[in-house]
Parts: sequence; C-alpha cells; structure tokens
Amino acid sequence: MAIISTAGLARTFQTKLGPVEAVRGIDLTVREGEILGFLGPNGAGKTTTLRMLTTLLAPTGGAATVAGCDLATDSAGVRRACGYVAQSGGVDPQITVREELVTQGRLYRLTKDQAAGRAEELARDLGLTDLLDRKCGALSGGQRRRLDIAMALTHRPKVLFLDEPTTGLDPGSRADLWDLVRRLRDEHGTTVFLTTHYLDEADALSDRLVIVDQGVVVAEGTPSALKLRYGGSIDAPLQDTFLAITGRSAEPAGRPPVAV
Ligand SMILES: Nc1ncnc2c1ncn2[C@@H]1O[C@H](COP(=O)(O)OP(=O)(O)OP(=O)(O)O)[C@@H](O)[C@H]1O
Repeated sequence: MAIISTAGLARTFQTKLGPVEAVRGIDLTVREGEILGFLGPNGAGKTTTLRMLTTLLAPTGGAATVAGCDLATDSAGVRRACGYVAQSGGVDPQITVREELVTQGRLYRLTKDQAAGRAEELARDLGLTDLLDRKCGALSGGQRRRLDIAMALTHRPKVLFLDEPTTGLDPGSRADLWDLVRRLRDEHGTTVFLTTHYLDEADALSDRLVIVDQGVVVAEGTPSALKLRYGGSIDAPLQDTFLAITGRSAEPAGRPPVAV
C-alpha cells in the first residue's frame, strides 16, 4: 500500500534575481514499511521536497498524500503521520535530555505523566537512558542525532523523514544509526524516507532508491536494479551508477566518509 504518493509536486521560490524552480515536478510512490533513499546532487531539490511533504513549506504546484491525508487540505493529518529530523536539530543545550523529551511530549498534548513515561520509553528505545539527566549541550554528535530522532518519534509517526542523518558522524555512530533505522522499520513498521550524500549508506539501508536531479525524478529502483541498468552489473559501485545517471558525484564538498 502506498503511504506517500506525489504527482507533479513542485516548488518555485521567488527571489530578487527571479524565480528559482527548486522542485519542478516530483512523481513518486513510497510503500508502507519501506526504507526509501532519496538521492541527488547538491541543489537537486531533496530538502525542499522533504519540507513540502512534512507541511513545512507549501507547494506551488502538484499534489501529494501522506498516510492518506492530502497535503493541501489536511495538513494536520499529514503532521500527525510524520516525524521530521532536519539536517541540524534545534535542541536547547542548557536543558537535559529528559526535559527536552518531556517538553516535546507536552507539545504533542500529552499530560505531564504521559510525557514523562513517553520520555523514558523513547530513551530506552534509542539507547539514551543513561543520558536522560545530561545537558543536551554535552552530548556527542551521535547522541544528539539519536535525541533528534527520539523527539521526532514522540507521537509514533507512521513515516519518519531523515535529512542527511549521519553527516558529521564517525563510522561507529553511523553504524549505530543504521541499526536504529532498520530496527524502527522491523519492530514498528515505520516507513523511513531518508536523504543522504553517502552512497554506501543508501546502498546498505534502502529497499529502494529515488534519484532526483534539477527538481525531477531521473531514476528509481532497488539498488541492484539501478546498478544493473546504469552501472552495467549488480556488482557495480553505486558511485559509478549515480555518476552515470546524473553526470555528477553524490558526495558533498569535503572528504568522503570512511565506509563501515
Ligand atoms: N528559500 C529559498 N529561496 C530560494 N532558493 C531556494 C530556497 N531554498 C532552496 N532554494 C534553492 O532550491 C534548490 C534546491 O535546494 P534544496 O535545498 O532542496 O536541494 P538539496 O537537494 O537538498 O541540496 P543539498 O544536497 O545541497 O542539501 C537550490 O538551487 C537552492 O538554492
């Protein structure tokens, strides 16, 4: 069953220098319980698409449904169904992990007791129990990401959107995060929609890849199917496949991470 479905989803920004067509018409379907890797070179329109699908940004064209809720007419329903972890989270460094989780629960209208209980539950699920009374500012990068994800899961969303979840993490923390994403899907049936520039990550985690370039979908399929079709063999490196599809590298500026 499709949990996300979009048709011609588009967003043009009006700027002083003229219109910028960030997303020109995205057609895609995501099945329930799928881990979808949403890839594309810098500026392809990935974050803009995520922001539209999570109701943070209004589309200027097209349509979409998330968990059966129409983006245009039922944004509250879409928000109930979605958790979103942006590229850089906005936790308060001065308050503790517990306070941050409880506050998030209260924002979702849980009672004090419910919010305290949910904070403990999330901390257990995400390996944060020993850190509950630590200040957020004292967490490592990997622990911060786990807290960001815990907060996004407070209301038990059906779909979790992760925008470059492992950027800046060391190989061990990246591997932990991959395990967490798989566990979320396997134990809770959560659909995961993730963007990443790390092709080893996309390859290891995703059931299916959607590759965008210049605001449109240019290829989609399982990692193996894409490698076979564009890289010449199912053993082709995803790097070569991506280059064949977009003519560009997927890596952001800077050093590529060590594969784990
Ligand atoms: N608020 C805005 N105003 C004007 N242009 C914007 C705005 N937000 C994004 N853009 C432009 O839209 C295009 C797509 O941006 P977006 O951030 O969605 O790409 P991305 O695929 O997530 O890129 P990256 O991989 O670098 O994070 C880019 O050309 C960007 O400069």
